[in-house]
Amino acid sequence: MTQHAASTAAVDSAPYALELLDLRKSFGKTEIIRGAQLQVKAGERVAIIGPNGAGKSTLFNLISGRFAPSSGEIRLHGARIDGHKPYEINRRGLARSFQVSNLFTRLSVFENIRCAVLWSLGYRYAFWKFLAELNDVNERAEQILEMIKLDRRREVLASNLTYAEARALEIGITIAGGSSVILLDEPTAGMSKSETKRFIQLIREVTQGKTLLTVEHDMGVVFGLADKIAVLVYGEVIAFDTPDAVRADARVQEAYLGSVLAEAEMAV
Ligand SMILES: Nc1ncnc2c1ncn2[C@@H]1O[C@H](COP(=O)(O)OP(=O)(O)OP(=O)(O)O)[C@@H](O)[C@H]1O
Repeated sequence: MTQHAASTAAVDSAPYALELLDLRKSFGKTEIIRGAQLQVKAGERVAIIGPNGAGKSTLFNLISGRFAPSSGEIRLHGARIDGHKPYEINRRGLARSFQVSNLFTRLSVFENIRCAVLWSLGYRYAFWKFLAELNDVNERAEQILEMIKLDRRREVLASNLTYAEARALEIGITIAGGSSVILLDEPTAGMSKSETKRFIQLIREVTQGKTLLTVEHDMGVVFGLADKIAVLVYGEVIAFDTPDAVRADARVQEAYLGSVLAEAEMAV
């Protein structure tokens, strides 16, 4: 079997969209990710929660290729991606949310989405003069605008969007390439309660049928969005289960969730 055929077979038969197998990452002598294990099925929405400094961002940076692991494996649809470059991982179907600060602020909403679609097709910086002719690209961009509910704001410069609209645009850019696995880092951070509620619904809609991983501190978002919760404590996944099961897990209560839920209840 050729290498290509072997990797295609792995992809076709892969039971999981994303797997972390004994994943480790050290900075200097300090091990931050300490044998993390996680197996996410295609189409699952997973929230990664855990105390400050548990390694959630580091885990995202490993999965998206910003950091190379010290050891262990990361598999996307069965094929190893650990240590690959971010753009290679993106080409294989995993997209991580851009931060709002990475929007092209001097371009319109529509142009931002169009750039993301073009980039996903392999175009980089040129081709401006051909843009009007690229009907497929424009159609795809229009579809995404509708999905993120910014079609009426299509001509507005990204710099003039409200905060929540800018975050919706960020999600649109993330899904523009049609990736099947989406990573979102605190997608509702900084939003009001009502904006958050609407945004959870938007995320549910645009990630329908996709595999979603979010890092999240807001328990309302976690319980509103996630099919499963992964609890990361000191670089280890100590629980991975449905929200109800995680809430009832004594170890999770002790290590993390008890104090967070108590705080959330006090804040109400
Ligand atoms: N590039 C780096 N070099 C050295 N140490 C790092 C680096 N990145 C993260 N760390 C350390 O790794 C630990 C985990 O950080 P990380 O940001 O992944 O945690 P987190 O769970 O995302 O925390 P928070 O919820 O506060 O955002 C922290 O002690 C942090 O200082």
